Amino acid sequence: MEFPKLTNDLFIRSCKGELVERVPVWIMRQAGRYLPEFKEVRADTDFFGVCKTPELACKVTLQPIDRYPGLDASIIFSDILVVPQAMGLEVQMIPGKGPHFPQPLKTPEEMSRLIYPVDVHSSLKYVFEAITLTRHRLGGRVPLIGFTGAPWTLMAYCIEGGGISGGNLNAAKGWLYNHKEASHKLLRMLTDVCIDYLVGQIEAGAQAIQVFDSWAGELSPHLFYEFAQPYLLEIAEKVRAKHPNIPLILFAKGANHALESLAANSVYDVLGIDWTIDPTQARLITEKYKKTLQGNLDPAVLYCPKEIVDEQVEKMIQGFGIQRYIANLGHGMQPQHNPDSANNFINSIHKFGKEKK
Ligand SMILES: Cc1c2[nH]c(c1CCC(=O)O)Cc1[nH]c(c(CCC(=O)O)c1C)Cc1[nH]c(c(CCC(=O)O)c1C)Cc1[nH]c(c(C)c1CCC(=O)O)C2
Repeated sequence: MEFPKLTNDLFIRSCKGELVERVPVWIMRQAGRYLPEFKEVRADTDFFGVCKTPELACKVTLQPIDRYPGLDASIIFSDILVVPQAMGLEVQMIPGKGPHFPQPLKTPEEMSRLIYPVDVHSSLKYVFEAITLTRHRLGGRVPLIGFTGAPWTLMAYCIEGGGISGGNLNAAKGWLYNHKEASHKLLRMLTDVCIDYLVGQIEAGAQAIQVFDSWAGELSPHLFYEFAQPYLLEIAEKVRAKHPNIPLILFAKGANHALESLAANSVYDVLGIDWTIDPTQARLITEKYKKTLQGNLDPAVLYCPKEIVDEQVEKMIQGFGIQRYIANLGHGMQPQHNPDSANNFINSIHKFGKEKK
């Protein structure tokens, strides 16, 4: 496919560990309800309606890029839960509450309800079309990131059926303890779909990939090493084998205990971290593996005045350094954030993220 030439490749270079003149920056959930222009689109169309209409998904992907010229990457507007949908589970997005599965998987026997294998080119075609369209409309301004949820995080939703934030994942973890074999079977299915889905996104035009393991931190190290890490490694290896040049990012939120193991054993180019680990310590742990790190400002800082944002960003960058570092929050923008706060963050990164002469 022919796309406009990329004019800002700072993010891609940093992913690959190449020398940069400035720290690249993007923000998880940079398109979302903190933006009035996003709410305007959502006023007419429900959440998955936006995801499933390439024209609208493209439009909201570009909103933060148009509003904040300082951003160095875009991320396709979608949701990790389109994968369980493609596997036949109904998922609703309830305003003010989040995702809801009317019929989650209650027992291993219910896995027979799942569609598998999945032909991603038919059931997730709308994502691929949104990516191709967005690549054109970006006009090469910044690269476009594609993404998937990680197998464990998707499994957690399929079983819990939503309401995870503030919950305890007892049902999903119950499978890991009581139904080991069925758990591996479900994770196997999800992994296979994730791999085809990511390869499809790259072939549609995604220039980098991020895997979100948002609930990795709920697992004990023992469970993480048995049920999460092997599948995370496999995804990266298989996607890499097909597309050796596409940077791969893993954000295993809360799994700081696994940072060294992920750095030592995985082919991800970039490891994302949340704010519960100190940048200096994360560097120390991963230094010899030559990984790029991404993160990790506490989103709560964005509720503070810009002087405080400057102070916290400066400290963060001192910890990470300029090279092999991609600035981001330690999680996503929140609906209550002021749009100016994203601007403050981006400006601070530009201000403190340059190599001192
Ligand atoms: C766990 C998870 C989900 N979805 C996603 C994750 C992993 C990242 C993370 O840990 O936050 C991934 C995701 N979801 C969304 C994006 C868009 C791209 C971007 O970062 O700009 C991405 C990358 C849009 C969204 N996904 C969702 C919204 C808000 C829904 C709306 O518009 O009504 C957006 C903009 C809904 C969603 N989707 C999900 C939840 C828990 C919620 C509700 C949370 C909330 O209400 O803020 C599942």
